[in-house]
Amino acid sequence: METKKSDIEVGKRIGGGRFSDVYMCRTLGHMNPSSSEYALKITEPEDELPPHNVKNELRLLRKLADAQDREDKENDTSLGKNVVRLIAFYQSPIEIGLVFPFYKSDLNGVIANNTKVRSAFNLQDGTITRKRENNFSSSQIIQIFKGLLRGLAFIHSQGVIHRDINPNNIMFESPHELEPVIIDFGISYMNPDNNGLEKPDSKITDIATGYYKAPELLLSVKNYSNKVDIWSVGVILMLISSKDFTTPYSQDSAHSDLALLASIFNTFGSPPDDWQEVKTSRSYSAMNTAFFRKIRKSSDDLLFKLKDLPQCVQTFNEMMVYESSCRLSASEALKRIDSDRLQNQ
Ligand SMILES: Nc1ncnc2c1ncn2[C@@H]1O[C@H](COP(=O)(O)OP(=O)(O)OP(=O)(O)O)[C@@H](O)[C@H]1O
Repeated sequence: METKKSDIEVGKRIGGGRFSDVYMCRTLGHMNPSSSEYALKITEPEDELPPHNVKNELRLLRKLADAQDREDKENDTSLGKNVVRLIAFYQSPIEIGLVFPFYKSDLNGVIANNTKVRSAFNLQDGTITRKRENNFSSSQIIQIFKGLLRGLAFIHSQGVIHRDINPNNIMFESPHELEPVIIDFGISYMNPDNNGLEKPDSKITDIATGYYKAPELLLSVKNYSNKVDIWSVGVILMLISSKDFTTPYSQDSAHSDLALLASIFNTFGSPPDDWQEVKTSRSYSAMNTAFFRKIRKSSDDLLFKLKDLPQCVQTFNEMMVYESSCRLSASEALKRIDSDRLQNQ
């Protein structure tokens, strides 16, 4: 799997984050000839700040790729297909390059492709307003939801917490193909201590992106678990099941932890008095009384497009609970949905 940079023909830049650049690429030499388009993610370890760590990302991707190879050999009903597979990598004194299959769209692109825009004429002031409408069918939403749960079940079975599940890190072969693939393990955590970088009870809490952060992270719970990923998938489910591809959260919540916590309480109701994992959180005891008691919004509103699928709504309800040890795991959630034979609806 290790290769040389000279084996790779680098094309145009297609993306990147704070510490990396992603390019289209073609591979020369011995690499898999079945597909001609790949994505190459280049990171300079010297530039990175924790929790970003490309050396750790590489270690972790190699472990996942080994497990994906084993699944292939065993002809297992593959969970690994919903997780990006490392095809090759190179290391030089200044950079690490990771080669992946190329995906044409992320979840934002798929959402754009399934958005209907309606124009409404306002008789009173003569203006025209344009309204976005979610055009997904319930079975399409469930296909994406199940794919994400399968991907998480695979990642978690390997002792890995992704830590940044959000629409930018969910890719698809094309905007029309609804089998999701989870990418970007740049800030992921591998049990038991993230290769010596973070002890299990003092993990970095500045992880995940905006709306997709789990509530315990906002209260600085450092011994959190893979259930932070379950919460993120629940927020994604709210987004893709909404009337108009919005979440019930305030806009400020994307940038402010305090606003996000307020939005979470407004949406899922006030947390229970016996929320064990935040018992010792100083910020929680200081703020608890500062919030009015809130009632959990109806799941019919939160999952507008799935409201006629009670098993799915119930699964969501059991994923979105404050006490993270009580949240459903990915494999439990999958079993619940499969048992409802939703795929036939
Ligand atoms: N395999 C791929 N196929 C197509 N595009 C990709 C692929 N991998 C990454 N990208 C694009 O590059 C972007 C950045 O990739 P990635 O998230 O892995 O890097 P990052 O540095 O961790 O980014 P961030 O800091 O935003 O999390 C992705 O959001 C996506 O748009």
